Amino acid sequence: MILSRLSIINFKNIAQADLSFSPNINCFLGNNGMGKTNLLDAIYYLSFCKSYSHIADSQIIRHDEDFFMLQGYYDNNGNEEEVYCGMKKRQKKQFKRNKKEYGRLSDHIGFIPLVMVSPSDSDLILGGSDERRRFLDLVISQFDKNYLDTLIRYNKALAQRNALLKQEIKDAALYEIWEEQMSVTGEEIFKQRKSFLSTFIPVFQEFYTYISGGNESVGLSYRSHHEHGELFAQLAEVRERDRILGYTTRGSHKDELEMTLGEYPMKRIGSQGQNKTFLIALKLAQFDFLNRNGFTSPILLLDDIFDKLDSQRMERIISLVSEERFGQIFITDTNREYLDEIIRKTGHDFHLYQVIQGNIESLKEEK
Ligand SMILES: Nc1ncnc2c1ncn2[C@@H]1O[C@H](COP(=O)(O)OP(=O)(O)OP(=O)(O)O)[C@@H](O)[C@H]1O
Repeated sequence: MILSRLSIINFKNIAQADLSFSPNINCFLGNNGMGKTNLLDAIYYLSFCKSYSHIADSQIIRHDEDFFMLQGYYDNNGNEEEVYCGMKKRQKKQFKRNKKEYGRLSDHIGFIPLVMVSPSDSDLILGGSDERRRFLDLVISQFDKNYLDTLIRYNKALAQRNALLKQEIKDAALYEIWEEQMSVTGEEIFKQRKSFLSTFIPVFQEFYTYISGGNESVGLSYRSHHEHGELFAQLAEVRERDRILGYTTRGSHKDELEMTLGEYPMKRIGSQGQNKTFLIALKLAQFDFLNRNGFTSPILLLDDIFDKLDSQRMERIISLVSEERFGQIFITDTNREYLDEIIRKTGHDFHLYQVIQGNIESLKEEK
């Protein structure tokens, strides 16, 4: 999938922009706080119907304005696709594909596959287990629509069970209705996460080894209560304790993805550069997975990824992502000379833009 053109009005600090892009590498350069990440976020928004920064839609509208609008034109193997999103203050947003409004936004997710690597992703390694589950869910739901539905059903049943626990209800039959649903949907989620990780982990390790120059060994392992038998029986067993705690302590919502460097937890011993390499390898493996399972190559957004990386790792990443299989790429950076130099070495076409106070100006295309 190639984003050929993008129009933006009042999206964060970008008042207005009409841009056309290279099908290969697009670089956005500018000082801190100029709007480079905001531009990538606009591209992200058209894929996921929400901002990467997890902020409310109302905060996206440019200060002192009443609406925002995004319009992207994509080349989908020769067919043009138009994706539109508009929202007025205090009104519901409109999301359309080829001028037809979506009934459910979840129907759009996966249509424009996209992978973003951003500094805020460090939470994936350093944050709580919910961050890692969110990552798994995002990747799997991009290629499997049923997964998202199963997850929604699981979360509804979990919310119902938690409501019973909070009200200190004792009637076992009432719990069993939701526990049965959690068990069935949870088992499905477990199988999907496990199957996804069995193909994902070796690819992730291969990318890490390549970027780090082969000197470090990293691991990922999946832990779930589902490994210990049927969730239905486990939930009955812990019901009394959960009632005292007021929440559900067993199930897919407690799954963990353990990350290691050598024999130790990554989050405790990884240096900033190693954490960044780990993150980039995870995201490139995500890209590879979507590429193998989807119909069209995902768009890759690399936001400020070179900070804290030595020049060897930086060059290996650029040479990796400029391979044919990585399709269209959007990169932001603050240092023009350095990035320019490395990209030029790859011999691929690239397009440069300068971002100043929310204004995006195209510099000349280069080869
Ligand atoms: N709704 C909004 N209206 C106007 N400006 C906004 C809005 N939301 C964010 N901004 C502004 O956007 C700017 C941040 O832009 P962005 O994060 O894209 O910077 P950047 O170029 O990626 O910088 P860095 O190199 O530091 O990462 C800030 O100045 C912030 O005040």
